[in-house]
Amino acid sequence: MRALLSVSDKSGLLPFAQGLVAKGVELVSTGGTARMLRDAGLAVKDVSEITGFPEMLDGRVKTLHPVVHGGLLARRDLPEHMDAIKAHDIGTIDLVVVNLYPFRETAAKPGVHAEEVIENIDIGGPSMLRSAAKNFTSVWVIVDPSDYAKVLDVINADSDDQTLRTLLAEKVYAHTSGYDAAIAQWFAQQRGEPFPDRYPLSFEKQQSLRYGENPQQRAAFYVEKPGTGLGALVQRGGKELSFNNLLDLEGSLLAIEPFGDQPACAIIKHTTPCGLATGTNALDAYKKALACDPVSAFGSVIAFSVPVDVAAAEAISSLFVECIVAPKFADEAVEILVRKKNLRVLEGKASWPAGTMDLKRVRGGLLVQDRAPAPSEPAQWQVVSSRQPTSQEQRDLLFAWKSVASVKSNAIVLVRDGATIGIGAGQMSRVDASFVAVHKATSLGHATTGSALGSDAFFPFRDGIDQAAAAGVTAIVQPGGSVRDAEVIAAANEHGIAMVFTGERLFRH
Ligand SMILES: NC(=O)c1ncn([C@@H]2O[C@H](COP(=O)(O)O)[C@@H](O)[C@H]2O)c1NC=O
Repeated sequence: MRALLSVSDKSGLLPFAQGLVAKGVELVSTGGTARMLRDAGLAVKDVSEITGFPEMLDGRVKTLHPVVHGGLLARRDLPEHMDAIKAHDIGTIDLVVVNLYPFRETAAKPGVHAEEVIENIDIGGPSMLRSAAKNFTSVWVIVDPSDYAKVLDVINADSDDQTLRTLLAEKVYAHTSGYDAAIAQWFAQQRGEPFPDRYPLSFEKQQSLRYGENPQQRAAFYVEKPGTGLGALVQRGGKELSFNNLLDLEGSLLAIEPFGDQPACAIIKHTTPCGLATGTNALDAYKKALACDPVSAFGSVIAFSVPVDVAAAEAISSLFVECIVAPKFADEAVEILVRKKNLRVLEGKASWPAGTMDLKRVRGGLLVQDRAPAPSEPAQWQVVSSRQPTSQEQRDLLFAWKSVASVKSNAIVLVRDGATIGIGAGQMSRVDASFVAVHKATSLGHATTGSALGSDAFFPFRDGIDQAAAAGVTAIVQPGGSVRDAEVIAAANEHGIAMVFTGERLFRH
């Protein structure tokens, strides 16, 4: 048996190669890999010895040779194939271990030159992988170091495992297609094209999930790059994450994102906040967020923008919560939280990798758009009412604008002192969203007089303003842009409401 080893990620290779040698397997290898094996005392043939060609062009050509590909691709069951390779003095290669130049990692290096990225496009590696995987019934092909042990076990047992061989071949084509997708993405980025003719995508499975949105739906969680985004969160307690937990975690992080390092807490149900607040610390923000709608907070997902201490953990532990996510937890806070067996505790900063687009599946297709930018700041706004907002109103308007961004459309939030007091989410009309926000606030005992209102899109009619005025709202932030803006502004002026236009819409579907 002859094995060809050519790897960039050399982890775990040595014990595997030692195992092969112990079983009498002949090793052939390329430059750096051969050096590493020789340094460890193993007998290795250079690829150039079998091809009769030196490695050349700075390693661009090492294994691209009929002796290699003939040895991999010849069908052992076809006498004509075996005769052909024999006639050309080509020996079979029965096992290939290849992992590729680190293209993604190189392309992600800050300030990297295009030349370096291009040199990390592996050519010979994918070619060998594809040849070996095509002939998988006769050739072992390993692209993932975590498969070394499984293959060595089969070889050591002098047996075969066609199921494993098939799986390894599948892994190869999934790997090389993902590798090529990353290269295509890089080229598109280089020419500043966010929407190339073919949209290259490749995701890796992070975990199987028990079920999807409903128990009758199968599901799994895939990540774009391992260890980034939600995949970067470390679970410090609680049972396995569910599909809906992951969706709600995304909603919760979206909700606190606009507040940066300011202590903020978002309580999420069905991906929309049922309470969102800033405060002096984690506990204060939590109390204010919970007060918005303590009924809906049952079974929620909670996100914090700041570390969770013992005081906050103790307060949360009296509520039934599905997940809690924060950049950090005090160890004693974790101890308190994990006493609740069902509460998943997730630690870390789960940011979106730079340049990621927003993708939404529709039947037979994919909608691709920029991710929503951070909501605008008052410097970009325009006061359109005769009355200017007071400084307190201005603070609440900013909070309202930042918080309405994460509420499902049509969305209206009522706000007071840096906290939501009423949220109207996912309504089919804006006037209904206003009605729900006021109804939620008053039915849960919040005084709406003197509150500020945020609307994710313009008011098409004055009815929403009249309704807000009746509830005692004194300041409104909304995009503006309706054909009836004049009527809407007149309504605000009639009621003495301060109104600002942001000039941008914050739909969330
Ligand atoms: N050019 C070739 O013929 C070629 N054959 C194998 N490689 C790659 O060279 C790397 C290993 O190189 P080394 O053994 O020199 O450290 C592997 O990632 C392998 O995929 C090649 N490099 C790039 O295409």
